[in-house]
Amino acid sequence: MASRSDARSAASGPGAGPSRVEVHGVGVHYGDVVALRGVSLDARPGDFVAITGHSGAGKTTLINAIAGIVPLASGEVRLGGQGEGPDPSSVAIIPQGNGLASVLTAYENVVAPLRARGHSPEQAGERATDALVSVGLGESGSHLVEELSGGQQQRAAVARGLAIGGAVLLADEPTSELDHDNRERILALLRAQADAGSIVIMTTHDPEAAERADRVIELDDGEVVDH
Ligand SMILES: Nc1ncnc2c1ncn2[C@@H]1O[C@H](COP(=O)(O)OP(=O)(O)OP(=O)(O)O)[C@@H](O)[C@H]1O
Repeated sequence: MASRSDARSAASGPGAGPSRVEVHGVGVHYGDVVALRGVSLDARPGDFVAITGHSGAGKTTLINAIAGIVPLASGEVRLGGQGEGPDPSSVAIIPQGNGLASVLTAYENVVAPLRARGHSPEQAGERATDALVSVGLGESGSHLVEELSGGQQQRAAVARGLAIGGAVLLADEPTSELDHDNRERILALLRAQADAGSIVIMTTHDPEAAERADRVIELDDGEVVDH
């Protein structure tokens, strides 16, 4: 079995991924609303980090700042010391509200980003099937997303993020719709992804889910709470 240090040095996805996520003094504003102020965090391969905080504290904004999909008012996000901002192909995001195309099947939703990242149809199909089976949707992959329950849709979104196998996996409330057993299943998969060498950053309202991470960063009104 690979040791944690082996996992930390392993490439975890197609292409070279970042070896580190560094967030330095990040501020994000939406007009007059200051969503993040001076937020910093540092994560390395093998890290499973939970971001907690009350509704509106800035959790989703931090995920989106790391993903490079909201402009920064101050500070910087560096992936692997590139200094040029995130390499989109190395970052997978499981967005709040799942982000799936409802008129495609679960399988098609999982395959699409794999094809976009250069996997062959066969590779993409295998990875998608494996990921759907891992989240307990082996039988439901051929169903349209709109035919799935909220919890099944959430698990399909997790499968899509896991299948990418990127160096960084950003998961925004990935267990919010799940029953106990499915929550445990998904948390174990996220843990395994980190142990395989990815950096996994998850937001959650659920203290029990946060406990499963290596490190918890609590936000309050856009700032990291010091404990
Ligand atoms: N597009 C936007 N335009 C204006 N304000 C926004 C926008 N998105 C978020 N905000 C505000 O930014 C702050 C942080 O929001 P964010 O969604 O990051 O919080 P959160 O901690 O993820 O909340 P929740 O747990 O409810 O998802 C809140 O005050 C929110 O109202």
